[in-house]
Amino acid sequence: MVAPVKKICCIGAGYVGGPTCAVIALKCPQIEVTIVDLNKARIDAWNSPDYQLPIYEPGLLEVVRQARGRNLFFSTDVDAAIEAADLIFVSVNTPTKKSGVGAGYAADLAYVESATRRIADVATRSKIVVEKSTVPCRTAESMRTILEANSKPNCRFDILSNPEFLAEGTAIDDLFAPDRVLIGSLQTPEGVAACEALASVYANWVPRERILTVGLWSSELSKLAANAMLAQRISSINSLSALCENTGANVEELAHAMGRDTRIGPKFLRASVGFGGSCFQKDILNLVYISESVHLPEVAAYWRQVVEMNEYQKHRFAKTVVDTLFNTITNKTIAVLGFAFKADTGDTRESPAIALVRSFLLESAKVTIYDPKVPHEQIWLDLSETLPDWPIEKIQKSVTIAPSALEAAKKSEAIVIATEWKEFREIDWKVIYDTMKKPAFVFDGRLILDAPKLREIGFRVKQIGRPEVLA
Ligand SMILES: NC(=O)C1=CN([C@@H]2O[C@H](COP(=O)(O)OP(=O)(O)OC[C@H]3O[C@@H](n4cnc5c(N)ncnc54)[C@H](O)[C@@H]3O)[C@@H](O)[C@H]2O)C=CC1
Ligand SMILES: O=C(O)[C@H]1O[C@H](OP(=O)(O)OP(=O)(O)OC[C@H]2O[C@@H](n3ccc(=O)[nH]c3=O)[C@H](O)[C@@H]2O)[C@H](O)[C@@H](O)[C@@H]1O
Repeated sequence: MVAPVKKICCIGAGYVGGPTCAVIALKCPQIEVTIVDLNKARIDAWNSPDYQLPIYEPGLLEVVRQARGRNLFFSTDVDAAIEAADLIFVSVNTPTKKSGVGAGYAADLAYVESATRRIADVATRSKIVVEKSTVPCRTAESMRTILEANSKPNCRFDILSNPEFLAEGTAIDDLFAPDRVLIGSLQTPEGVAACEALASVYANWVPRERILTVGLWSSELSKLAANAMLAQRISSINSLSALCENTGANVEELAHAMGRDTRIGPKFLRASVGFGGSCFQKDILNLVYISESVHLPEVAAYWRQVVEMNEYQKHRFAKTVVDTLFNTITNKTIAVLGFAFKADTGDTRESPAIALVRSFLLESAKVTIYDPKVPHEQIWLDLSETLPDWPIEKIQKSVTIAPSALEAAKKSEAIVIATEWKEFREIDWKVIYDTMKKPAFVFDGRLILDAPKLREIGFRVKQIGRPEVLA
């Protein structure tokens, strides 16, 4: 019999730790869940009386409203939460290394290591430690070595891998009804027992047949592999979108025709201006690094190409804008609609919009930006980071953040759809047209607009993967 988990601590109150453990608290009222973070501002936001949560995610507010203060707590007291817990999720960031060995490719495990060392220093009794962060294969071994070398007598740690597969924007739905929950453990009696303890937590709402238990290393590598496969589909369809634009084929018809083959399936075949988000690129580069580390250069090159195709797609789209606007956008105003990396999130990490705005600014254009969820400070921060040689005053001379799509579009030469926000489909495009300079161009990087209707209004429209000549 495995002792039931009564207290959970989650280290890291970010996009994964927050929603994941809030849902565990909601679904398991008998378990006390404390989510901790070193970032006080973030914890204060999670605790804010008016529920101004630090991340926007549909449905999250309702979950937090129901569970916070009942059996869900947010705190900066990391040590107290570690000490009290039976099971600890490590859900800290694992960004790509910026310097040193593996810079630009390898995952920076400094945060995972410091959280692990904290657990070893603080814990006075045995605990289950769960890797929730996405980590390179065999990270659990390093964690075990650190924990065993620093633990107190009579303290044993069982390490599990439990990667997270939620996507931003649908996180709550994904967590309520996951395709699968993956748990990796050592195949020892203790490892299997720890695995069962965690599986029992999920079994409060996830059907048992969806809880997959595998070896530790398979679990760690499966997460990187899943993201690589998903991103590879996008780069594949995006490579085909370039072919479509040059052959008269239509990428949506192509995706539809391919997707009807049940072996291929219809999902993740939406051509776009490129994939963004904090993980796809980072995790593929990590896979490339691992492949090179084990002397598999062909495997590394194969996966690197997925990222290169993504860069190509962003560059290709920006170039189309310049080419179409009579080969110069100097002093022209481009309205960029959407700045988040996808709809229904305020997250801008690796957003293709950043690369587009950067290209336009380097071409001396004026840019107006509208996004319904991204905070203005975040946009300034992202632009400063992508143009490190430009003082913020210079950026702010060329960029305006608008309060609505209509305001952004006023007196502009062109509109660029960078994020597939639903509201962009529902805009009164006739009103927008009337406020713009003529000829008025629309570049749809997300295939969300009704191009024939826009052409009827008078717009000249270009869409990713569609061959239409300009009206
Ligand atoms: N964002 C996403 O949709 C997904 C992310 N992942 C993975 O989950 C992990 C976390 O990602 P996010 O939640 O997006 O990152 P995030 O950056 O939003 O959150 C991580 C949090 O950990 C905190 N932290 C770092 N070191 C700490 C320490 N020693 N003690 C206490 N707090 C500490 C940071 O202050 C930060 O608030 C990454 O490995 C990522 O690859 C996996 C699936 C989905
Ligand atoms: O490890 C992670 O962080 C997560 O990464 C992705 O989730 P996320 O990045 O939040 O969002 P996605 O829906 O996968 O979209 C990623 C990017 O690809 C783009 N995309 C997606 C699908 C598509 O068909 N075409 C396309 O261009 C999106 O616009 C977005 O920029 C995966 O879908 C999750 O399973 C995974 O847990």
